[in-house]
Amino acid sequence: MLIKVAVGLILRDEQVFIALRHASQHQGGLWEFPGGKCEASEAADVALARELQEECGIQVEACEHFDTIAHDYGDKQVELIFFKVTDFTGEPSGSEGQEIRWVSITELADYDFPEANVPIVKALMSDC
Ligand SMILES: Nc1nc2c([nH]c(=O)n2[C@@H]2O[C@H](COP(=O)(O)OP(=O)(O)OP(=O)(O)O)[C@@H](O)[C@H]2O)c(=O)[nH]1
Ligand SMILES: [Mg+2]
Repeated sequence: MLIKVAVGLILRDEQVFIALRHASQHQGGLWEFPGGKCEASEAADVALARELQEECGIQVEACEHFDTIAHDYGDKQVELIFFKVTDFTGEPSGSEGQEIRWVSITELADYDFPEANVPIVKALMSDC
């Protein structure tokens, strides 16, 4: 079964907000862009707003679709719907105790992300 996931590229001043996935999670120990699974029949942008409120405590005011990537991890098949979050209120935090960091887009290559994120990281880096 393909799991639909909404993911936010939270951008501010040439930096992007990343979080460390808990060791117990799928792809644990790797960095991620915050987000999570879409509920049944939930639109991806609605799921994005809900997940970023839950995980980072922010309210998405504006976002735009960036790219959609399907990836087969073997144990899980995911469709990641990436959005650029271009406006938000609140200060992003790790509401679920996750380690968080604002990193320069140029420094993203120094962080280990799940395999499905590789083209996204490349695209972001070539954008700037
Ligand atoms: N949030 C997020 N998930 C990602 C990224 N890249 C990636 O492959 N995934 C995969 O997307 C899937 C779902 O994401 P998630 O674990 O955040 O879902 P969730 O917040 O609903 O978590 P939960 O199952 O603990 O309730 C996971 O299998 C995860 O490995 C990413 O950059 N951000
Ligand atoms: Mg999540």
